[in-house]
Amino acid sequence: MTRRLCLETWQHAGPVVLPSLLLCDFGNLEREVRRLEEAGVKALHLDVMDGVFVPNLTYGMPIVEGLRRLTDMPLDVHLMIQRPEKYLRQFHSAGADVLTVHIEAVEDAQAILGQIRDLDMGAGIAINPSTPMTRFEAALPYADLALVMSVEAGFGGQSFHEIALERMAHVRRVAQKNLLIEVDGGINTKTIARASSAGATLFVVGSAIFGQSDYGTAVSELSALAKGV
Ligand SMILES: O=C(CO)[C@H](O)[C@H](O)COP(=O)(O)O
Repeated sequence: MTRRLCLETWQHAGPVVLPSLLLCDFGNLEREVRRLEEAGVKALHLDVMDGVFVPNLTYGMPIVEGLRRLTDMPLDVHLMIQRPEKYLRQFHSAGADVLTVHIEAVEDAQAILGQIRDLDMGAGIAINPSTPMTRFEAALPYADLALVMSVEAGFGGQSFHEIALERMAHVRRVAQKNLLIEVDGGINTKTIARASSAGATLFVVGSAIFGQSDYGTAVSELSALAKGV
């Protein structure tokens, strides 16, 4: 999907629930993708961790590439790695539609976001709850998506940090109108409505989907709460 098409779809789609595959069954990846499609999911969130930027290690391009062959859904790739600028082209070739880098991991955010856009991917910038907002805010004009982390990046199953709510509301006030706001960490039936009211339209969800036996019910409930239904 082209960058423009992917971003325009999300800008007009209303709330989008993106399952974080961090907590899926990697022994049955194709089955997991089919279950998510049947559950009405429209995009996937992929957590790439290097064991250096975060104290956890997951997967890289081969899994992104494998997922690209399994589905046409947009792949929203969240790089929790040092020196992400070294790998942008490879993630593009693997099939990423949106690539998000952490403000804590980059020196020149404007340049990297520009390189991601030049590769025809949506460009995202992420921030951890403990990081001051100054550099993140300065990078927003060059981004398509602001990923406000509501847990410190690294592990699924953590509790939602309330600071994300005021941060998203602030981003909504100061940033360009078409900037997408995504929230990630501790999103579940208790937190998603407040995250939506604060300005998020993209909701990354791990345990509140993969911890449930019926993905369809989990996704419908979360989507309804995000819509304020
Ligand atoms: O990026 C992440 C952690 O770094 C995960 O996407 C996130 O934590 C999702 O899991 P959960 O919904 O269980 O919090």
